[in-house]
Amino acid sequence: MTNPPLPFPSRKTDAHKGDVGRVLLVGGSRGMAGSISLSSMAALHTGSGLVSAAVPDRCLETVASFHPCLMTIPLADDAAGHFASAAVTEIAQQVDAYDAIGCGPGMGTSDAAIELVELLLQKSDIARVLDADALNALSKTNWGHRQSSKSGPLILTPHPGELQRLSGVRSSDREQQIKAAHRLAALHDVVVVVKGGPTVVVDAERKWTNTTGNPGMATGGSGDVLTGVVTSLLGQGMTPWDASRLGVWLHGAAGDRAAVKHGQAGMTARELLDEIPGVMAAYENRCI
Ligand SMILES: NC(=O)C1=CN([C@@H]2O[C@H](COP(=O)(O)OP(=O)(O)OC[C@H]3O[C@@H](n4cnc5c(N)ncnc54)[C@H](OP(=O)(O)O)[C@@H]3O)[C@@H](O)[C@H]2O)[C@@H](O)CC1
Ligand SMILES: Nc1ncnc2c1ncn2[C@@H]1O[C@H](COP(=O)(O)OP(=O)(O)O)[C@@H](O)[C@H]1O
Ligand SMILES: [Mg+2]
Repeated sequence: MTNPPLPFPSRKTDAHKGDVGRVLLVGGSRGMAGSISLSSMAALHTGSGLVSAAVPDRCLETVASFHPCLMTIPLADDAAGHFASAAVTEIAQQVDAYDAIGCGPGMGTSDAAIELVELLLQKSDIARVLDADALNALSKTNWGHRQSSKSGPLILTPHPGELQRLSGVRSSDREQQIKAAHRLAALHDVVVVVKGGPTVVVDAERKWTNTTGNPGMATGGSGDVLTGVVTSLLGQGMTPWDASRLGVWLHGAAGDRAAVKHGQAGMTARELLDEIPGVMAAYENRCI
């Protein structure tokens, strides 16, 4: 396996849980409680000291039952089990308490989801990751064509289908998609993780290509795990550029270990998640 592109964050001898990142994952809906649970568990296993999941009220017990170390925040939901508009006011009062926020997996693209994403876009002093339905919600706004802006620390993690919705460039045209990602990165001063085999991380000028990962990761939920990994690294104080590269490398390396143990066809996002600690332990306190 190749070495990580940079060292993992180290902990001071007297570190307490508040020093290593309070992170919040926002998403989920009835029928998609697993997605935000995978993101939240990934954040726990990547080293965040405190992880909370803000989910539609009716999903709370399901999400909470996945991991005893996870805290859950119930938000207002509608009859279909998606966020209702009151959820936006509820979460607005809480977001400032976190070092990093990941949003989108399983969330749907209701009007409330769009409002929630608009709220997070304005929170330029908090490090944020937008994935899945947060990106699909963004595609329903004119964000990709707005005046250029300084977004603060913000990472987008689209798969090619999501990037097509955001940019209009076909998912089959990898080269033009990466150019579109550079354009979005330059317009709003963000980092874009263009997922795939291999994943490419871009900002306005730079491009980094990942060296880990395998087609066994083409299984529902692997991207949700990445959201939690990158959010966790952001919450531990890394810059968006570094958190994206290290997170993508770690996620692929965990996928590679899962494929060795379970085979590419047999592995799921759950096994990928389970391999994250082993990869990190192998590099703990090692100078690269
Ligand atoms: N356990 C759970 O709760 C899970 C919940 N999940 C949640 O489900 C929600 C929907 O998310 P999603 O990604 O499944 O669907 P969507 O956004 O419609 O994208 C698919 C479209 O994009 C296209 N496409 C082209 N290239 C592609 C590529 N390389 N990789 C992927 N797609 C590619 C693709 O083309 P096609 O396959 O038709 O060729 C198709 O048109 C979201 O909230 C997510 O978080 C999932 O995370 C799974 C586990
Ligand atoms: N063939 C592949 N080679 C390497 N990585 C892959 C491959 N297929 C998928 N992946 C990785 O798996 C993840 C899939 O993300 P995504 O499509 O958002 O999944 P989901 O939404 O189901 O969680 C991405 O990180 C992507 O890079
Ligand atoms: Mg996804």
